[in-house]
Amino acid sequence: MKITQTPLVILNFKTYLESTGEKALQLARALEQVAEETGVNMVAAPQGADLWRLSQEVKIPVLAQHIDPVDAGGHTGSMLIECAKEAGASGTLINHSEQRMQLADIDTVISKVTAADMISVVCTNNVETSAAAAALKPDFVAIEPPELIGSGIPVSQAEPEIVEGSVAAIKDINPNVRVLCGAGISTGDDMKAALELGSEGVLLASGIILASDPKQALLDLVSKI
Ligand SMILES: O=C[C@H](O)COP(=O)(O)O
Repeated sequence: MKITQTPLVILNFKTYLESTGEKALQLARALEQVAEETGVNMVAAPQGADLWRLSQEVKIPVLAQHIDPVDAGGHTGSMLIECAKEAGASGTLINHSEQRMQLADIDTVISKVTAADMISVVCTNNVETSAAAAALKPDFVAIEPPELIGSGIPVSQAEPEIVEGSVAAIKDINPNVRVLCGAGISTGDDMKAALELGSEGVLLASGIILASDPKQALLDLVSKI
């Protein structure tokens, strides 16, 4: 399932208990309902063990959180791209700040994802790494200053220059790469600001996953688009 429509919301389930197992399925269903009700493209990125179940149960795209730069064979504990694809993943996050990779490995995984006709979302931490990622031709770059992740302080309002600077640097290198931003995003105002800075969507987690009513939080998130 290719992601063509923006604005886009990618919810990274991380390893919160609130987004694990049965609760991962409930969260994915909330994403699906909000996508149907609002027309905004919603994507789930659950843990590897939840990929198969979610991809079978919901119609929205499902991404892996990480794929290892390995070929089939003896790599115990790794996530193989072929396995993620067979489990129903449409693509993967790459180089999330909680799962950093070396540049050559990012390049390897993007090549594998592209060859598998899947979606690559490379996470970066500043304007310079955003530019470097764009040169590797992923589908998306998601700019996320690590110090704001999980803080409740939205990057789109606290550090707008990093988002704007990344958009400019990425488009300068490869106008086909689409830009997302994340870290601390949770409200409609945060998402509106993100889009006004030139990004085409958001990558977020705690503001939705830890909300008392995640579906209502998602509806609020997209209410000002
Ligand atoms: O992948 C998501 C980002 O790390 C943002 O996380 P957060 O929304 O909890 O700040």
